[in-house]
Amino acid sequence: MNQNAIEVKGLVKSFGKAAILKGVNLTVPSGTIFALLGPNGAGKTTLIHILSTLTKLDEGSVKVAGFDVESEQKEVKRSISLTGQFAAVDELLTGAENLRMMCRLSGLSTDDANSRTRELLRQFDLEDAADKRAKAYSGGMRRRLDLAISLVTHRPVLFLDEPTTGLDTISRRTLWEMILGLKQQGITVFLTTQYLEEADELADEIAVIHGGRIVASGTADELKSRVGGEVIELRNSQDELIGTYPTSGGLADVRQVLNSAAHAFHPDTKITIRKPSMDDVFLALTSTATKEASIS
Ligand SMILES: Nc1ncnc2c1ncn2[C@@H]1O[C@H](COP(=O)(O)OP(=O)(O)OP(=O)(O)O)[C@@H](O)[C@H]1O
Repeated sequence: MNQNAIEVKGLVKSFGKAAILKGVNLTVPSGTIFALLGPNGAGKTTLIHILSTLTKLDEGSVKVAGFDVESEQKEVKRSISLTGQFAAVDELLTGAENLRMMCRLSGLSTDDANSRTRELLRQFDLEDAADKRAKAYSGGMRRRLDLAISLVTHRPVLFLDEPTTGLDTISRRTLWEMILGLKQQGITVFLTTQYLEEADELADEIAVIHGGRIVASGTADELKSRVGGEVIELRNSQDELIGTYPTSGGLADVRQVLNSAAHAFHPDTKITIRKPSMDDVFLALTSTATKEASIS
């Protein structure tokens, strides 16, 4: 494969009069994990659909695995796996039948299909539910089955649209390990998420999408350094949040923040110090983007 698994240049997409993507540029080197972070409605799914040839672009150019998504659709489709918010699961089949069917459709022999099915059921903690129809699965189980199905074949580029939404902590961690394992095999993973923690754990590079544009990109550490190392939260006696202050986490900085805030709050005010959340990063990045846009 090319050095870059994904190249997006000047991507523009509207639905009717609503401009969803307003000139997106990004590059994902082969064999890396890339996370696209953004709130609901930011255009993450639209971008994944364009990258996987499900939705047509209006302007710009997009290459996946070295192939153009417009003129080389078939080649792109053969190079990618996709799992998303729509499930590839057949509800009338059991979990095991779903997996076996996908294994057979992707060309595995009966024996190989059976052993891959067993392996995936084990990896996604679905062994006990293997013979239950998928329609009886909980949301989390369906999600795991959907993800297992997308991993039946090993394609060079894997798209995961909010892969851990609906998963419990253990399944989420299991999935993260699997995704990191796929990277070890040289697979490029492009995932969307609303969770900084997920991007932090997995991604070599993160891009934040807001208002149809990539407003920041970099490693998790680079993004977090924009909001400081720790966030101080102040709460009143009813445990209501009354103030949030980004700090470096260093003693001098924390002391300065507390000294400057002390006079404004009741002596019973409670203090918590925590790591920046996606909300903090996102708020800092989007307010910077808005300020930059109004200056230029
Ligand atoms: N086929 C469509 N026709 C019209 N509008 C659409 C279509 N698909 C998406 N949109 C709109 O485009 C915007 C971006 O949606 P998209 O699903 O890409 O966002 P998202 O970042 O993936 O959000 P979420 O995290 O909620 O899935 C939304 O306002 C949505 O209503």
